[in-house]
Amino acid sequence: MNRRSSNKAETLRSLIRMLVDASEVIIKQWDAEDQPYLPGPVTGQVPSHELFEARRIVLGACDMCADLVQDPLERLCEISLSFLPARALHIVAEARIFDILVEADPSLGMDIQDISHRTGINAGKLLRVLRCLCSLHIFAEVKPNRFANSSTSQAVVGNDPGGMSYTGSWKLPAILTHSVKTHSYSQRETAFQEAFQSDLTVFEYLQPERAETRRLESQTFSLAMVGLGQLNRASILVDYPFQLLDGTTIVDVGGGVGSMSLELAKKLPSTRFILQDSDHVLQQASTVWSQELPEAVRMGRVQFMSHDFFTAQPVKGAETYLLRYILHAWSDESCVTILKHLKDAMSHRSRILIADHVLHSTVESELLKSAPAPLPANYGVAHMYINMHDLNIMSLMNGMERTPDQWHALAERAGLVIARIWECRSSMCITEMRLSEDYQEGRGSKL
Ligand SMILES: C[S@@+](CC[C@H](N)C(=O)[O-])C[C@H]1O[C@@H](n2cnc3c(N)ncnc32)[C@H](O)[C@@H]1O
Repeated sequence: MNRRSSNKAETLRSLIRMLVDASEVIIKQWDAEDQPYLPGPVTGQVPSHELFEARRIVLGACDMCADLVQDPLERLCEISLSFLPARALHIVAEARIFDILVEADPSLGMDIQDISHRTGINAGKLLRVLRCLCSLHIFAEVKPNRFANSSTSQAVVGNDPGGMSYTGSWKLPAILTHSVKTHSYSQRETAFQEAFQSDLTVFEYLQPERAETRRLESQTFSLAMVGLGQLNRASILVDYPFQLLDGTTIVDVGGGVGSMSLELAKKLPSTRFILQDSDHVLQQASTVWSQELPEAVRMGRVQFMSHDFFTAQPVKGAETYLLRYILHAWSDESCVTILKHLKDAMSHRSRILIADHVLHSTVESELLKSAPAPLPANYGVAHMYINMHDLNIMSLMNGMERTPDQWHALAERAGLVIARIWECRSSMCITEMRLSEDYQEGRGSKL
């Protein structure tokens, strides 16, 4: 269904009305919270349902207005060069300019010569990089040639840079037009291998024993998981009723350093966690847990278990098998294998919780909330982060973010059913799967 009227004026008016209404919801919320006009750094707070909805309407409507009023060729040219702001962001992150600017008085900023001196980047060229980002409100040029952090750049002060996604993606066009590789869903035939001139999958590449120089990247990847987790964790934790799982066992399959389980362990004091991954990841996990939640390690509430999820699941009948950021990395075939091993281990009390993005196209879906018209069903650009993840995971691992229909198809092939897709107030969803025979007979214990 085309949600956009052929009458451009009518569409623009209706978007502006929508913007005014949604903005009032946001302003009311700011007033109630006594918030300053500029949003602060990432707080880990979950927005109210009204605020979350209003935000995505504003984002989607602003961009749709831009599409309506901008010259189409200019818009396409801008999008075709939009890798350059990403590159600029990468450059300033590597040079740690966010951290350098913390030392500046926010109203006076730091002179470009000083920033150049600190980073070794030519002042004239760095000036242009920073100005590109100022136009996107990342940094502020407070006086000519003097820069300060903006509320956006402030949010990443003290963070480490990462770079694999960008490097991998530049070979995606070559892979998609290759007569054979375009049809492959193997993790060994991706843009990543092409760009890194390697036969290794991303996970193999990250194993520290492969090469000393990769140890840093392995740690950066774990940090990225923690960072991504921080971005979404608050909403995942409150938008699924995890409190009802206290006193049970949660198996974190491919749990990495266990950043999601760590948060859950703080919230659910009587729950036992079994963190499964490869040995080298579990070593990092053990260090992280000993620092972050030593009492859980001391009391044996967390167990670190070496396990390959393509083999039989050793923990039988656990209440919950959690997979966060796992299935999106794998082809349908591989996902069915992983899910079947879990299915074989499940009892009628068990559930699989898949914390991943769920892709919503611009067309309506029965299982996901649709945006009010004339916005596209997925709120347009407000959904862009998930589309970006989808292409990123294609570049790196031949993986994919899945639509509700695709999740259903996977569940069915593995002998499971989707009990519910829990939409969280972030870019994440929790897809809950149960044994299909239990569900049909009404035996599956429901939350
Ligand atoms: C994207 S990370 C997600 C980590 C964690 N679930 C999280 O959300 O923080 C994927 C994890 O899967 C693990 N992994 C990859 N292949 C695996 C396998 N065959 N068996 C078990 N873990 C695996 C990786 O080591 C990595 O820690």
